[in-house]
Amino acid sequence: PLVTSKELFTKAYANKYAVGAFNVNNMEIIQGIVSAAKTENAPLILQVSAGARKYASPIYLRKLVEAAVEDSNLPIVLHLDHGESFDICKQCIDDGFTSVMIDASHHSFEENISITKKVVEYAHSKGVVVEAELGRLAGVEDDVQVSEKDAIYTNPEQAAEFVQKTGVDSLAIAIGTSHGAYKFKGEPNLDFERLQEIAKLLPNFPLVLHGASTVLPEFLELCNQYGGDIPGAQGVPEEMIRKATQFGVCKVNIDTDLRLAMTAAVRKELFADPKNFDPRKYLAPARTAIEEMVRHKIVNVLGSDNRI
Ligand SMILES: O=C(COP(=O)(O)O)N(O)CCCCOP(=O)(O)O
Ligand SMILES: [Ca+2]
Ligand code: NA
Ligand SMILES: [Zn+2]
Repeated sequence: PLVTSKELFTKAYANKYAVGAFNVNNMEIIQGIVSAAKTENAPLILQVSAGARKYASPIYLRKLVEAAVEDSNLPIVLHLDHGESFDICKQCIDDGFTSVMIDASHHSFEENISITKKVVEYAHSKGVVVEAELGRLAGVEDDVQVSEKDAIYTNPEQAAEFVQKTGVDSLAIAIGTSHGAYKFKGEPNLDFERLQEIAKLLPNFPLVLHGASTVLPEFLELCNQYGGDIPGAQGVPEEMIRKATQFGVCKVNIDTDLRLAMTAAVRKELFADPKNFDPRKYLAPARTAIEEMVRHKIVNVLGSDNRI
């Protein structure tokens, strides 16, 4: 069934695992993710960004997720990723989303509180949960000065005040991750002291990690082997994601690793059979690559297998 993340996070927190939040943009991506979760008996968050709404149109995404729920019988959360305004959050809530993110982290602390509070009031009146963000995801050099870190990473005391004042259900934090395939210039590192401080001030409160893709080498190499040009890409090592799930992180956002898996499979297939022009011949392997990658994440990184 379509569910909110409330119970999923309560269970995840208590058992120190995280629920995968995978971005969806088309049928094959959804099918790959859902078949992986079905095989591993894992709860699932399917999340839709503004870009996905533009690409596929809201109704197609909604109906595809409805099909996934009906076909798989899994507990699935339909979540708006990086909602940019109260209006888009309201629109999605009215369209049947069970969870929304309001990302007002680029506003002032006070402004972020007031916008988030407004979304929480409306969402809770409809039985929908809310994720907000405090701090800024940024492409981080490993030599970021402490002062700069404090300027963009989540401040633990502010996080506690933010949650108390907004009533938000989960909080996306900034501890060194960033979106995309180029997350670190030097050695990858996350501010685990900061994470532990936040978790200490917000006991039993679900934290969310954005920018959590690893940029798996196997897919990066395949992409570059078959015509791709993605040099120097680097993500978060999987053991760091596993470690984060031990300190209150209950939701892990993954999009880039899906993109790389799909692109690698399509590139390889197009190279392998120059005579083929049936899209099913390169989209089916792409779907399988996604399925296998998501199974790996569920079992080896998130620990959300057999948690239904
Ligand atoms: O935290 C993440 C994903 O992090 P990742 O890049 O490490 O996978 N996300 O929230 C996914 C963001 C996707 C937005 O992209 P479009 O607007 O182009 O759809
Ligand atoms: Ca933000
Ligand atoms: Na989100
Ligand atoms: Zn994000």
